[in-house]
Amino acid sequence: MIYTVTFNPAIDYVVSLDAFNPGEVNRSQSDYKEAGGKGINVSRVLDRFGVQSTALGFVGGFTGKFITDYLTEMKIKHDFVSLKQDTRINVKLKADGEESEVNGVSPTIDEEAYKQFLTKFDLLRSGDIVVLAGSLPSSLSTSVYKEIVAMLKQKGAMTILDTSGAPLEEAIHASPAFIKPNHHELAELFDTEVKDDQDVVQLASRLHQEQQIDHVLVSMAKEGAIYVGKEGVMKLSAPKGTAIHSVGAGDSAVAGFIYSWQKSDNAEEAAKYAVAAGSATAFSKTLCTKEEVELLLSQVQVAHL
Ligand SMILES: Nc1ncnc2c1ncn2[C@@H]1O[C@H](COP(=O)(O)OP(=O)(O)O)[C@@H](O)[C@H]1O
Ligand SMILES: O=P(O)(O)OC[C@H]1O[C@](O)(COP(=O)(O)O)[C@@H](O)[C@@H]1O
Repeated sequence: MIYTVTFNPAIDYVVSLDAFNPGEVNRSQSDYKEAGGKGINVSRVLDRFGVQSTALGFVGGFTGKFITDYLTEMKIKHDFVSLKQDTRINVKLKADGEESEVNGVSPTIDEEAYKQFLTKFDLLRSGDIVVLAGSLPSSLSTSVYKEIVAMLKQKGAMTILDTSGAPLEEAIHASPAFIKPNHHELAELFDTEVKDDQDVVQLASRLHQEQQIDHVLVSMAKEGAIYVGKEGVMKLSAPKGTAIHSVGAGDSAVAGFIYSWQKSDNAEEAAKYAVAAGSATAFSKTLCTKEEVELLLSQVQVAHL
């Protein structure tokens, strides 16, 4: 079974206009709303690949209901803890040829709600995959991911972590099986600059060796990704294309890795699929489909470093 965990889901409100003029009334040319947040997006992409998962986490208010209704309609299983406050709304603004984001304020998760959430793992079985993804609301300790990774590993689960900042910095010490920082998050993690592929390889190798993280996939947007892990070190080029909407590209890469890993048990195949899935999402209006990913797969070149 695959579980995805989103502590901080969101309605992604995607607004497009030719030009954004600050201080003036701007009217969108088109807009739409999607159920977002990193774990939820992983569940949505897995669903598009024909793989079932259960989305866990916290939702609240009318915005939370939008998310559960959305998933129910797509027949994606979910089992969220209900909060009193509203789930946030994240604005994704596409204007002047650029994408900007304003991510909203998170609802509070109190101790009671957190305890309730932990009971969702009572049925977890050895070999299950758990994806922990996205930011943590400020009401929670930044050590939450570290504690959950340690607890899940004891139960024999494969832990996949996609987060940034202090929660990532702490959780790497619990050795999750897979992490997918982008190159900015990697640089932030080591409080340094990442200037070239060599820097990425050096830092990712430290995560693999010193923290015993089996698979480190560093995504680099249109530059593709670098994999450092059990199956060596490789650079994967991204397919060429026009980026339309890159929100969710990272989440698609995570879903792509899991999907292919489950089938092949081969990290090179999985990393290739991850890159193709990320690019397929970047090249489309919303999250990728399996057909879109498979059309791009042969364009992902792998160079062993
Ligand atoms: N402009 C782009 N062109 C081609 N592929 C892209 C582009 N942006 C993202 N991708 C694909 O999506 C993956 C994840 O994107 P990235 O932006 O690095 O992640 P995140 O959204 O987590 O920051 C990349 O490894 C790449 O395969
Ligand atoms: O939890 P965070 O870090 O605020 O990120 C949430 C946002 O990230 C997304 O999951 C997209 O993530 P990626 O573009 O990294 O794949 C959005 O759906 C959501 O609005």
